[in-house]
Amino acid sequence: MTIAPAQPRNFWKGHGTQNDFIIINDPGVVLPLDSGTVGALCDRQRGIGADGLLRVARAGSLVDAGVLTGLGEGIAADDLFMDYRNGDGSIAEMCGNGVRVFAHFCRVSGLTDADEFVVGSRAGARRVHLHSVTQTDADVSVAMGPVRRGVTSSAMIAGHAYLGLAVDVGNPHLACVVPGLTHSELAAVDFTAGAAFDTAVFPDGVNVELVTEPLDVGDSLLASMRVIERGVGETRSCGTGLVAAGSALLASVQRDEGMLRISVPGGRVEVAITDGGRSSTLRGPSRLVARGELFDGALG
Ligand SMILES: N[C@@H](CCC[C@H](N)C(=O)O)C(=O)O
Repeated sequence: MTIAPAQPRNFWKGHGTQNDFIIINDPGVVLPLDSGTVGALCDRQRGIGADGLLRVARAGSLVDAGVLTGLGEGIAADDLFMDYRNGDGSIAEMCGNGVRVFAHFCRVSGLTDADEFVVGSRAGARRVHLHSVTQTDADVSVAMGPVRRGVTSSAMIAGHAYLGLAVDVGNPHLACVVPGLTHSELAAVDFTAGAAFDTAVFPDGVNVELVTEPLDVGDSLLASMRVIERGVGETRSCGTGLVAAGSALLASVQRDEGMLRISVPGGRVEVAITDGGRSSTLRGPSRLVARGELFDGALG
């Protein structure tokens, strides 16, 4: 790949609970984000290395460039839009950890001076609120929208079938709350071969979460989760997956709404599912760790 001088060269790197992203501000929407380029940039041997890539541009500019076919509900042309790509170069509708890192980047790089604003995504408008922010660290809440429960389905992981609930958070999930699974048993499950799932239920692929049973501590439910992401493999956290897991955890105790604190290998977040699942909030950290420059011909 050649980065021509007219194209953006600067990138930032950040993560949300160790789900890590390359961030590229591309206001003119000139960077060729074909899957080969994104895959090379996210590759941990050949490239910078990341679970995904966040292109930053105004929604209207992405429409003008033909990257988006329309603005999407609740999104204005001037809104900042998270053009999200998985590490394999595929496009996903939404990324819950990514949107916190995206908001943090927009705030510290001066693209906005607001602590509350709308971020556009392919799943729709997502309002973000930065509770605290420094150059490197932020504490961010995201209104994640409705959480839609679907059918029961199963996934095979390391030769074992796990039963779960299909949950749509703008992107597809199969959240498997596993009766009796301890935190250390969850940590020991071999995720290296990925998950096999029912393609009739998930024709566009799915993110699969394994979750321990909830522990009710009064004000919230506690649990642990691991995830195999569509388009990436195992990641150390998945924000949309945490909201999907929250819904499945509540379903496992016959509830439609509530507060949850869920641990993942990369940290812990808070999830609130409200109004019977018609709205949800994800709160967690963002950390920006580096910025750098792409060299001509360095990738590929
Ligand atoms: N890591 C993300 C989810 C990214 C998209 C996902 N892999 C998909 O293809 O749906 C998150 O934090 O939500």
